[in-house]
Amino acid sequence: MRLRENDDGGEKEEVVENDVTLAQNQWCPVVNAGFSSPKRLVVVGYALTTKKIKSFLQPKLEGLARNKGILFVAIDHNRPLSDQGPFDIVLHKLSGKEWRQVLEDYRQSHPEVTVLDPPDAIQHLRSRQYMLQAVADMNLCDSYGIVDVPRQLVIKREACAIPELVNQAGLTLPLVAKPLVADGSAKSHELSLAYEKFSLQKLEPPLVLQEFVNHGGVLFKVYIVGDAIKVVRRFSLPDVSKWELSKDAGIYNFPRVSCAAASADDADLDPTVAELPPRPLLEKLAKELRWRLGLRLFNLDIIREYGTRDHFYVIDINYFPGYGKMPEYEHIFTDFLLSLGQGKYKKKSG
Ligand SMILES: O=P(O)(O)O[C@@H]1[C@@H](OP(=O)(O)O)[C@H](OP(=O)(O)O)[C@H](O)[C@H](OP(=O)(O)O)[C@H]1OP(=O)(O)O
Ligand SMILES: Nc1ncnc2c1ncn2[C@@H]1O[C@H](COP(=O)(O)OP(=O)(O)O)[C@@H](O)[C@H]1O
Ligand SMILES: [Mg+2]
Ligand SMILES: [Mg+2]
Repeated sequence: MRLRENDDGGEKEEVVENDVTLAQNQWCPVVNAGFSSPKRLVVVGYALTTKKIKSFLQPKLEGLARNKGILFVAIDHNRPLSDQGPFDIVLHKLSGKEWRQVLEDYRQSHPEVTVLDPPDAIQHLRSRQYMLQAVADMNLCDSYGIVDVPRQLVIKREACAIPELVNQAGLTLPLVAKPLVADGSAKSHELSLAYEKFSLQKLEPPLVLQEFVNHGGVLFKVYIVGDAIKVVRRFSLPDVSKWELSKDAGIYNFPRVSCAAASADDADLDPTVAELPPRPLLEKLAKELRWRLGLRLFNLDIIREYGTRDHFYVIDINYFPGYGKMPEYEHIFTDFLLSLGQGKYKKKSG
């Protein structure tokens, strides 16, 4: 194992190395409804951090995958990617310009391999300035509800200009300040809630100032794996009352809210707050975003504006999120990988 520095120099992440070379077109006996029939293996090369391997590649997933004829193989960063495999699918979540280039070159030279997902498409989610643009462009509004994004302002430099810029943009307090870059570092998850605009001068740009939307303290995590969608409830930041807003002049820092937040699925909640967003609305949103973002593995943080039944806001989009917390992810993910692998095989032989 060794450490690899990411784009911004500071953060380091662990890269797991393994030395596995596969024979061409491996076949394996797959146990299927009591019969043992030879099927071609779907080989998935993975390049993930140690943290991600632990949370995602759990024994249950690997076991189920093996039964379905899917083999996970760690990518060795000391050897050219083209010398490894052959892979049907490359699953990855590592940062760094160098790694992105390796993947891009590999995609060009191996169009037969599905790279989940394309580095350029992932890169788009790295900036909170552009992350929600696709949702805003969709203007989704139908009989099931409205899907919006909060109004926001990008501050690239000079924190002292913030009060004036907030005035000009006509943003309403309170505001959530989020680091502009969402690169997975601990710092990129350090957010602040400001009750008045002058306190924002203390923060360090580049950042995004986003209107805080009261939502009853519950957030919906919408996990997407190809065509599959799963929604879970999480506790979120509490609402801010007008009284609090008029009394409080401070700014509050909160590190990594959603990760630390407990599941709210079994909590005794106000039903108007807890009701999941309508399935048809989520289906439409997910389908359109898969296409607009060019991604198949992501999740959305969605909130419902307090006091409304059907006014939703997307506040965050994450590439290859913590699927280990998604119910039944083992089945959903293996079915997805299988459909990709078999689809490719069918195309070749058809
Ligand atoms: O650590 P986990 O398992 O909670 O997953 C994180 C996600 O949590 P979630 O599934 O949304 O609750 C997390 O989602 P949030 O941004 O916290 O909403 C991110 O996707 C995070 O990746 P990164 O740090 O932004 O690169 C994810 O971190 P990585 O596992 O990709 O490092
Ligand atoms: N505009 C907003 N209105 C209300 N709550 C918000 C808003 N933006 C963020 N939050 C709260 O802050 C948390 C973290 O913000 P998010 O944008 O998801 O950052 P991260 O990428 O670190 O998860 C959310 O899960 C939610 O609880
Ligand atoms: Mg989030
Ligand atoms: Mg995020």
